[in-house]
Amino acid sequence: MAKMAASMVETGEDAFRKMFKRYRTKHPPPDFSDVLDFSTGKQSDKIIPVKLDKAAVSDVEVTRVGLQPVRNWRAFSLLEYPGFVFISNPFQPGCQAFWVRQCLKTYPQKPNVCNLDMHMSPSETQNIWEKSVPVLKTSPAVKRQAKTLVERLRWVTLGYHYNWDTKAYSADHHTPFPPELHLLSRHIAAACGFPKFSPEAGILNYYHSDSSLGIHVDESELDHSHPLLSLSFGQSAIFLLGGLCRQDPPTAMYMRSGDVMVMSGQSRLRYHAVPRILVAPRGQTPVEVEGCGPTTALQASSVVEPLSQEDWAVCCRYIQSSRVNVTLRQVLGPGQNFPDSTFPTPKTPGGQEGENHDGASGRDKRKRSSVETAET
Ligand SMILES: O=C(O)CCC(=O)C(=O)O
Ligand SMILES: [Fe+2]
Repeated sequence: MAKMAASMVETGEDAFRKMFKRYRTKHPPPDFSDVLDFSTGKQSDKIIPVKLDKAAVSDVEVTRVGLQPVRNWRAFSLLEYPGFVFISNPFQPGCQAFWVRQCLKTYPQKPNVCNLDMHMSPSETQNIWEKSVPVLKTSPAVKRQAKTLVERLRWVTLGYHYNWDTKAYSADHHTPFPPELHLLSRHIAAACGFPKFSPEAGILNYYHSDSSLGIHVDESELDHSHPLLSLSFGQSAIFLLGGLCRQDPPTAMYMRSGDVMVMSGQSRLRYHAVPRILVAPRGQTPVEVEGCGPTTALQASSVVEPLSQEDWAVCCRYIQSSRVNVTLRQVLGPGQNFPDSTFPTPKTPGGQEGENHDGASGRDKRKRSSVETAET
């Protein structure tokens, strides 16, 4: 009886919040049978195929960034969600490892900004990777008290650095955007019909087994005509995609390693959340199974490089229980500048409102971290 009630689509003010709590509940585990799974091709009358622009990016170009030729991508949308595109892992076998390493080793480095910078000195947050590796290389059987800096990462910002306090980007807090990530996202966007997309800001969210991301809309970018791209690596998650109103009931879907999501057009400002990370039994991570080398030979001009044994071992260890999500955002419209005051003006009523898994403070109201973790 209780199960039946839980699987019914609810409407009304609390529909999203209830669904969030439902998927977050550990005991008893929720019924996952309503969660859409784009990877299996399991039929659902909600899922519709999407036609990509196969000529927008050549095979050579996509291969350089570790993607399969666009004609091989499996892209979908959802009925009544125009502008939403889900691409089921378009990466070449063996190439996700490179992007995982970038997220763990390269992007947390200065001049990028991370959550640790909020309460640690610049010298303490230098060489996060190098300081963590000796500990992460030790046997998992060795019990240790303190988490390494890599394990304490919650977010990293790139390009125009998102300010979690003002909820704004500003002209004076900008560092160069990683060129290889720029290229990867430009190719994905072009295949989805956005040849002019040029990411100017990136937010990396690091999730552990108990982490969640509250209900929110990404509306701090000044121009919403550009798509928002999302790339996921490591453990799977339940992603909830709602409507343009906070109370619209969401659709639940699995987001697995390598999956790419595009929120554009009428879906650019939809509410969304990540209530749960699904940690696979040890040894089952697809990225681990694939290994760290592309199955086809790398071109001389490839931006994807094979990983050293040590980097691969540490990345594997990390993603055995964690997930990294990268969102890519174009902040400004053509010829647009930041307004003099960087303080945002509320746009949609309640538009910035969110909630963490306790239903308490909003995601964008959190000062130090976008991802809420129940762990200590
Ligand atoms: O982790 C995810 O899948 C979503 C991330 C997100 O919504 C965000 O960073 O704004
Ligand atoms: Fe978001």
